Amino acid sequence: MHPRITISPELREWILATTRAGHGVPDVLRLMKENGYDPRQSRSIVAEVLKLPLAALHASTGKVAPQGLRTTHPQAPQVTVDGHTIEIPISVEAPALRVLEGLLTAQECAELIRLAQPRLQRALTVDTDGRNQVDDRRTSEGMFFELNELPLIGRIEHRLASLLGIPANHGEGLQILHYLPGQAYEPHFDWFDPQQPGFGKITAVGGQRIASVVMYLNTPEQGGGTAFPEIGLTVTARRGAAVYFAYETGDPSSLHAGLPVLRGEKWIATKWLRERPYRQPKQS
Ligand SMILES: O=C(O)CCC(=O)C(=O)O
Ligand SMILES: [Fe+2]
Repeated sequence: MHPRITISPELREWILATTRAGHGVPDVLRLMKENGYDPRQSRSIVAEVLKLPLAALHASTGKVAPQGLRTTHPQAPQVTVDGHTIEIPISVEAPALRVLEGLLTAQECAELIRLAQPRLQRALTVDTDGRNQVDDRRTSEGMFFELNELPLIGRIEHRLASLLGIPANHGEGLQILHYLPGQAYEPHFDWFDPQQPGFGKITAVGGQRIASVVMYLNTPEQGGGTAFPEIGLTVTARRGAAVYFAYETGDPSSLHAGLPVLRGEKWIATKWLRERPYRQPKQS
């Protein structure tokens, strides 16, 4: 499948002209970075324009494949774990992605929201100016549970571990996010870019992220799906369902976004998985 990336005619022409003039891919990527492009997106763009396999670009940029465990992608039509049956109505191969229906019960969703709510509100008071900036929003309306913090959290983590064939201690603490109308999560990758200066520090414990599970704790009245723009897929946010996707060596097709909530609100729980056991650093 060809990724659908929007590339302006000017950028396309510049990439072609630059390579025609004898510059290699690393030069093009460096120049794009200097001009403010996200290196991960630049690789997708250059691969698309030059009709190169992305793997070739990863090799040419010296990207090192993360070492460690990989998740097992659950297989359709359904998987039963811990006596709990999860339906898989949609599977995608690139990126490796599954829609998981009935991952959480309605009761578990309600309980997660109830437990998270007081901790979120404390954070929300900081954000009194009502600005809808993505970065602000992400910290002001989010909270983390510690790994296995409560029996409910431990049970969900065990279910995910069994479903994906990876020990629960490879997971970061469950993150809860709350979106209000108009709020969204801009397109991003969950994996860490090895070319970022902070990469070594972020991955010192647990290594690279290899997969994510975004669990919907309610059904927004309108909007709020999770979009995968490179493959033209939007997963509907529905209570108890989830989207699992894996990106292993940094798959650019895993680009995704939380679409704006148009009516109602949206609650999600996100689990990020690491290639090695992860211990959440104490938050000061
Ligand atoms: O809100 C969504 O649908 C996506 C959330 C997400 O991408 C994340 O938590 O990493
Ligand atoms: Fe994400």
